[in-house]
Amino acid sequence: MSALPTAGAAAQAGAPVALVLFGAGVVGGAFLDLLATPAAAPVRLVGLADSRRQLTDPSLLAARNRRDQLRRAGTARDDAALLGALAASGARHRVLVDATASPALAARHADWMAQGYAVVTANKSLAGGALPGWRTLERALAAGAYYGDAATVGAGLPVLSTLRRLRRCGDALLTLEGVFSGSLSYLFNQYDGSQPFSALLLRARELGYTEPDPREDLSGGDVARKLLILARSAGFALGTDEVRVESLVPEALRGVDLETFLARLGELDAPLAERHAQAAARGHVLRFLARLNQRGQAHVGLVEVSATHPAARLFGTDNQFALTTTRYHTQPLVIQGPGAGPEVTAQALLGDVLALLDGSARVAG
Ligand SMILES: NC(=O)C1=CN([C@@H]2O[C@H](COP(=O)(O)OP(=O)(O)OC[C@H]3O[C@@H](n4cnc5c(N)ncnc54)[C@H](OP(=O)(O)O)[C@@H]3O)[C@@H](O)[C@H]2O)C=CC1
Ligand SMILES: N[C@@H](CC=O)C(=O)O
Repeated sequence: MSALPTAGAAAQAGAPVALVLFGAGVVGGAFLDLLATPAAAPVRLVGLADSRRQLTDPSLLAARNRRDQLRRAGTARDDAALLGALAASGARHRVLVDATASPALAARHADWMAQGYAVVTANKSLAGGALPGWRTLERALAAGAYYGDAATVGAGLPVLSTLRRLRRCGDALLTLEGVFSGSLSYLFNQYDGSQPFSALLLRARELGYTEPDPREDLSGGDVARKLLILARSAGFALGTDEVRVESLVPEALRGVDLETFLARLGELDAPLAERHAQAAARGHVLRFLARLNQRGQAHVGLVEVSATHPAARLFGTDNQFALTTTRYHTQPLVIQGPGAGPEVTAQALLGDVLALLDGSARVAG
């Protein structure tokens, strides 16, 4: 494996953006690949961490095989050293990018912003978790902090940005409905009973569409987090207990460790084959929908829809967000497109990092 520096390494010394990346998995790995492209020339990586190791040595971080370097030469995790590398960078914008699913790390976002760092995240645990966490985020934003969250909903589809733009114009969300999970979309767009559901799930996992633990997808938990992020961003201050969630994970597989769950995946097959057959007998298909009504009631679960329903006409990992607002009330405003996958998610992160250069973002310090 090569430890040669990336082509732009020298030019990056004076880069206006310094960045620490948490998470070197599916999304973090794709983000590292993007950092080696010309689009990321203004960005300098000064720290990289997974759950156990970290790198701050510039020569190792400049290598093409940074993930291997992390595995081989990484030192023990020490957040202070990572923040120290950012502080010492001298860069105008100092950014922490969270490409993990760790609630503990997300709980630190507000603290980082209070210290003047920008935060860019694919991790939904703060904005889509317990309401007090959302409140800390609101306070940080009110104080002028920068929080790049495009990757948290629709893997970067312009959903949150559209919602915020509408609100700024005085529009208000009335109802929201759609398919908010790329992995569940992929699964139910493909599933026709001819092959086991568990085989499709393994494929979705290989393709990088699922959460680190796919039960987060199957349980509706990941969709509920996205629904909460959207609802809260629209002004509905919902608690996690206010979303009714229907889980697809059999009771017996909920408490077991990930390895055991994966070994027993076949237990998903019979119940889903039965649901599929019942729907098909009525000429319907199954879709995992999220819904928020005008009274702020939120529901996430598997629904039978007719073949003419908009959600029945999705492909691949398509997400679909239908927003009915005070001004889009005759027909909803619909945003649709791929809603999972390493490349699009990494691009959403990079887009939020580069947006710091647009001028309106707060400068670190
Ligand atoms: N896949 C997709 O399409 C999308 C994913 N996302 C979000 O992206 C995030 C990452 O997903 P994905 O890349 O698939 O997950 P992976 O499991 O592939 O990677 C997670 C990474 O996070 C690291 N990690 C875990 N805890 C910590 C910690 N405390 N400090 C530093 N690093 C840590 C892991 O390290 P280790 O290996 O040591 O455990 C691993 O490198 C999730 O929040 C997911 O919801 C968002 C939109 C789309
Ligand atoms: N696991 C998620 C990935 C994006 O958030 C999904 O399937 O949508």
